[in-house]
Amino acid sequence: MAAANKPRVVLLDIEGTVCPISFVKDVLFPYALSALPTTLAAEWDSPAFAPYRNAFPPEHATTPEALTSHVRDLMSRDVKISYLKSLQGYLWESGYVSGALKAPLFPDVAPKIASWTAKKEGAGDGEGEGRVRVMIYSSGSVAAQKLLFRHTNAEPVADLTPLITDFFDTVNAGPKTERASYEKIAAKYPEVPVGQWLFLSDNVREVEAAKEAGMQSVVVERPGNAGLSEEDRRKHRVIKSFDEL
Ligand SMILES: CSCCC(=O)C(=O)COP(=O)(O)O
Ligand SMILES: [Mg+2]
Repeated sequence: MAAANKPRVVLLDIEGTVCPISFVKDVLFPYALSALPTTLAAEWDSPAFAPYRNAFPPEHATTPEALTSHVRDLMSRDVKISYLKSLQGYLWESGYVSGALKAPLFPDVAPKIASWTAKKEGAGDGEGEGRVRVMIYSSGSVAAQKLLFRHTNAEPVADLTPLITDFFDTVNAGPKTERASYEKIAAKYPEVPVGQWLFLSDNVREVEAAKEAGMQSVVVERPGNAGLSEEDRRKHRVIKSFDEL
């Protein structure tokens, strides 16, 4: 890759890119559903829970039963709506803190984040020289993203958050399939030309939106992801591991 196009920021999707979709569907979602009844019983009227409850449409937040039924419906359809994502992050916190939840990153992920963010040999002493900044953009809430990267299976250090410069979600950036969201993210760092951002995702529509905004973007094909068409493979670079970058 020509030096002018060398990425200075790598923007990472989470589900299907850094960890398996099955961790989200088969571990995180059931944990949230199992934690919901006790949380609602204990915290329905508490000030700490109010922002999560009040973010739901009023007709679904009349009683704990109504909210539970709406949450179950949204999660069964994997609806990525911000008020559900915020609540999920709140419900997952106890699981991560107790050790019941630990994010199973694909084996190439933590070493590559470490190497991207390390100062490169021969680089000058200027701040950030030779380093590639790593940022996250996921439909999961920023709070949920931070929990996930703080509690990973990486060794010897499980907390990767000190290596991550910024976190974006559908609240602070917008929907992941819209070009404007990537433009908004890039605009927060005007010192980095948009062409020097590299977005990695399992979702072809997200990759296309990032490319429309001027970012470089690559499809990540992990075990358990949705299949890619021949056209997807023709239009986009597809990698199976960050080691290919
Ligand atoms: C970081 S929270 C867990 C993942 C999640 O809820 C989600 O919706 C992930 O979607 P992504 O945009 O990372 O594919
Ligand atoms: Mg994804």
